[in-house]
Amino acid sequence: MIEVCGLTKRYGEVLAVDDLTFAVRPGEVTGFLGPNGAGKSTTLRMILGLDAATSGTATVGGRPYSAQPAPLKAVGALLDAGAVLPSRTAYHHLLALAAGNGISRSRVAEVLAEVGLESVARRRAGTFSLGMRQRLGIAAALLGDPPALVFDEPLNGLDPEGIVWIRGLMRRMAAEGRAVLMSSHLMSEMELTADHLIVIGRGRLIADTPMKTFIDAHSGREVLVRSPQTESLRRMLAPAEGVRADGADGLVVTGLDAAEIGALAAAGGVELHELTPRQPSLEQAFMDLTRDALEYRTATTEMETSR
Ligand SMILES: Nc1ncnc2c1ncn2[C@@H]1O[C@H](COP(=O)(O)OP(=O)(O)OP(=O)(O)O)[C@@H](O)[C@H]1O
Repeated sequence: MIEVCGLTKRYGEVLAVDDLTFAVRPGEVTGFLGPNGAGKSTTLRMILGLDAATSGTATVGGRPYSAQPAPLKAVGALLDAGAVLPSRTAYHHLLALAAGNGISRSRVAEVLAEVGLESVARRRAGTFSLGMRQRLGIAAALLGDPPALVFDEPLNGLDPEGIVWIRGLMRRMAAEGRAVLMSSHLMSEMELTADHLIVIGRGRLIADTPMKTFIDAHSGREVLVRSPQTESLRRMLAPAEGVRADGADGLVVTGLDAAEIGALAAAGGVELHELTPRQPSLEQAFMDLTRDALEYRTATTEMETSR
């Protein structure tokens, strides 16, 4: 179990992490979400003893990272896939880590096979693609067979096959009873991978809930309706909470379900070509919840979120 209690980090004027408390339970993948600059990496760095907290605590299995006798056996982490000596081979990189943590040589071969790098194990890491370095970082995280895993943006640089592989790996690690904490900006992938979500904004906790509860609570139900008579249809949809255009012949409706829209259209004699309830997505729920917490907003996201 990873536990964060009252964790705070100040960099001069910037309060990067602000009194954060949450737990990452074993047997689940917990997604760690927040807009750019929300404090995710800083939190993960404090859990891994790479940054000192201004106040509060972060522990894994009840101990702070600095008090772990064999850190790689307590928690595996992928923070920065570039953090490998370019002149070292993948095999020697892992062997050096294993030696420092009392981990056997045979385990190095096992994790190389696990991440699919066996055939390039004797190549220098400096020649690796970003995706291969990402896999090497994951091999290092798994080396100590730890009960807790922390991944910061593990999908960076991975091709579609690699992304599906990570999803399977995370799910399997959780099914084996490990506590898995993972940050990613890829919402569609997070939705498929995580059971539970911790969402932060401007360093503060804004949600700590199961995935399904989060999506249900924070995204409005929408129905897409297409008709060659959108203007007449729009008039009939006066009882809806919201109606916005979607292309030339479409309207996206909130506050009415598909049956209600169908009945209104039928009563008004309007022809429909499509009537589709839209599945609420994590992406939409996340955008709705964090709109106020965005530290940096581009003109584009401003336009998109206000549509
Ligand atoms: N070493 C540092 N010195 C000063 N400020 C820092 C330092 N590291 C992070 N910060 C600031 O702390 C805040 C949180 O940054 P952090 O990298 O933790 O966010 P994040 O949620 O990981 O963002 P992203 O999604 O962009 O990676 C930001 O305002 C950042 O500028």
